[in-house]
Amino acid sequence: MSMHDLPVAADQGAPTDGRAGMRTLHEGDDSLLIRIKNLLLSRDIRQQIRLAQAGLANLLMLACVGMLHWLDAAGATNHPYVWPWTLSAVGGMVAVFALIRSGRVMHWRDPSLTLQQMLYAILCSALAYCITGSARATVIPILAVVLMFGMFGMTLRQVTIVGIFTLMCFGAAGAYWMEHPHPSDAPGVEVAHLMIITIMVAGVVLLTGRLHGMRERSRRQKAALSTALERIRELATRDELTGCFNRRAMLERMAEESLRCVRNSTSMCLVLLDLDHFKRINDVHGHAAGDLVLRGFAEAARSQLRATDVLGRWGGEEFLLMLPVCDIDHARQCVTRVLNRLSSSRFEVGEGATLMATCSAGVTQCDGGESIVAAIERADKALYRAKAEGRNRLICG
Ligand SMILES: Nc1nc2c(ncn2[C@@H]2O[C@H](COP(=O)(O)OP(=O)(O)OP(=O)(O)O)[C@@H](O)[C@H]2O)c(=O)[nH]1
Repeated sequence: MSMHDLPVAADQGAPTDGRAGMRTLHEGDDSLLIRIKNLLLSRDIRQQIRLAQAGLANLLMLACVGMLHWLDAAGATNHPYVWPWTLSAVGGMVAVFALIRSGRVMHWRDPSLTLQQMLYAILCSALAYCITGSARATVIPILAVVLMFGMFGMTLRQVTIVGIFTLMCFGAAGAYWMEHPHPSDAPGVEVAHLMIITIMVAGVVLLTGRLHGMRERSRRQKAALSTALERIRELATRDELTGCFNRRAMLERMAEESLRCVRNSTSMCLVLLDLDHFKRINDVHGHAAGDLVLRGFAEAARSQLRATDVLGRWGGEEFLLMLPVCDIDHARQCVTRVLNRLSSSRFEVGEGATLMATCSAGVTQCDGGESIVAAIERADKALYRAKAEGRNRLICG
């Protein structure tokens, strides 16, 4: 039995043979390919992206090497320099690849070494320009591709550095050709080459600036969109006046908690709270004072609750409180605290006047698997009794 035929324990989502929860690997070629890929590009997804980018640059360099050797075979180059150039160009790019793969530059600001790769490729292009004689114009489109490489990954500052470096390298190469013109050069051809290169560099720097502007705009739009989404989510789940959950959000949370109760064999308590004689507050002090009391009630209640307790505005001046993992005795203690806190609060309703408010509560325990609707009905009946028995009290039902 080969190593690939060894049975291994089935992991998450892995296909099993259905007999004993085991599967047999027959991954011969695939696993070899994957191992080679992992060896070259590592298992880290970000490293893979960096190395794929460096690999692409290496392929571009190989294409340049092929072109240079083609020209060399055609007798269009300064022959003695072709192989030293080939070895240093390919060697340099492979060394950069190996450095990234080794992980030694992982802590650098740019572990992809994009700037370094670009500067090296530009230097190699300028040297290739020096040794390709009358065919040197073929290097210019290659330089354009090299410059475009950096437009997406580099900052505007880095692209400017690359642009200046390009002008310096090709300026020196151009000066060399002006000093030692090739016999077949048309008059003024070197100046034309330098003008094209300068226009290219300026174009790349300008386009990078625009790209960065667009990226910045889209980043701002994304941030604005997520703020708007957050606001929409807030509006969809919260009552604007009190900041409590709205009825729909409460129903969702109770359904979730009910499932948790079934799974964990626990129970929760539901409490209906209704402000006493609230209509009178509105009638005597005005609607704004009523709103103030509603907000004050929500604050008072929240101050007495645990972070896991959920308070929702059930409608009008009625609130629903869900106390997860709680029995009726603890619920009674909690609601008593809320009632006491509210009755001891004073609400400033303008012109130095203050008013106080009380509320009544119906408390019930809801065990796992029990209907939420039935539990709320029980709490409602208990609340009705609390009102009937004189208000500012709680009744358990
Ligand atoms: N200010 C204000 N009032 C509201 C709001 N929603 C409902 N109300 C008022 O709340 C009052 C509720 O009155 P009732 O249902 O008669 O109850 P109550 O006066 O509290 O009497 P009991 O519940 O029996 O103690 C009504 O006058 C509603 O207009 C609101 O958002 N703001």
